[in-house]
Amino acid sequence: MDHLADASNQNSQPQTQISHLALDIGGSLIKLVYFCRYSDSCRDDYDDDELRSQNDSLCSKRGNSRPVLEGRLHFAKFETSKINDCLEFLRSMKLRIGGFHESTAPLSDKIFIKATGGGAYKFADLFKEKLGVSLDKEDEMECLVTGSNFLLKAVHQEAFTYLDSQKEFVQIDPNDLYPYLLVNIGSGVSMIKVDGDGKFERVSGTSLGGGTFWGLGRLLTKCKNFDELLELSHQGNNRVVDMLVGDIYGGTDYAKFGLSSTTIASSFGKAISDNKELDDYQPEDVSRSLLRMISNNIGQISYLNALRFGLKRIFFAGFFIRGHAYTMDTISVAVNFW
Ligand SMILES: Nc1ncnc2c1ncn2[C@@H]1O[C@H](COP(=O)(O)OP(=O)(O)O)[C@@H](O)[C@H]1O
Ligand SMILES: CC(C)(COP(=O)(O)O)[C@@H](O)C(=O)NCCC(=O)O
Repeated sequence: MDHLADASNQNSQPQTQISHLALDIGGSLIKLVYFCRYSDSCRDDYDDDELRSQNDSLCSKRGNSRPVLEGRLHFAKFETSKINDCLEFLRSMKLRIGGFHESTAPLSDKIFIKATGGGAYKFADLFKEKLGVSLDKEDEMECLVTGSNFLLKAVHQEAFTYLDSQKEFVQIDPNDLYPYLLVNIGSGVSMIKVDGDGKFERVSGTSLGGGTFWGLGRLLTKCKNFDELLELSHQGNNRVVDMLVGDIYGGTDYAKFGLSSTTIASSFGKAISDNKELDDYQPEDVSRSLLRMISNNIGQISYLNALRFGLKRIFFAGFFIRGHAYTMDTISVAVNFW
């Protein structure tokens, strides 16, 4: 889900027949996936020749007699606070679509959309009122675990490790996948021990997650959106804001306990010792410090939970990560540090 298009910025509307639409309405973002059957316009949509040929061969090489739907999955996202843009987008898709009709239901209840996340409950009435559709709710943890198991088993090069800017794909043996810890970093963070298909338990979590980075970052830096905040963090230096072990120990390590002088002793701790106001700090330094604080905390709690249950593998997921190198590096460092 790294490359979800921001549908609110898309001028072109889907022109082909849509089937199978599903939504995940989280605390921060609405994620939307729909299947678009091939037509000429849909095929022309490909800007990636390799992807086009992979999809084409997927459809044509199946030698069995099962009907094969020829088409393509589309992904889109909206900020949850802009739910009305999402409703407008869905309206523009003309929801008279194969795949949503329940022939036994009364006319007004005929159209269903699969939906998960807290918003499937919160906005159910709004969908009914504005679009005349009912949300067919699925539990978000169940969806998450089912999706994760599927991807890890079925998709080659789905999971990877990341440390010191080195990305290495992990070969998953489907017979040696369980148990594992799934850490989903969304608005908040859920930590789930997965023991098998449909066998899982939410063992921990933290409210310091993606929503915290975005929310607190917005308050502290006045950034308008998440991408701007993330971009700022690339340019910043957290040492201006964070109190390091060396700041406390006069530039030296606290070697006896394995703490180097550059280890963060206290996130944002330097801000207490200066006679500076918020405006005196550079937003990029604040953003970097915030990203490190949250990523470190998640990495640490994840590691401790893996230890608690004797789990040898932790998979990190959720839209907070988005393939962002510094976020992944910080999480890895935190896991390895502990
Ligand atoms: N373009 C973006 N807009 C908003 N948040 C983003 C964006 N990209 C990444 N994020 C991060 O992803 C988090 C949401 O992750 P997600 O897995 O979608 O959670 P939820 O289901 O709670 O909305 C946000 O809180 C934010 O930290
Ligand atoms: C409540 C949630 C499951 C909702 O999922 P989300 O929309 O954040 O993806 C999640 O935010 C969460 O697990 N929060 C952490 C709560 C805690 O354990 O402190």
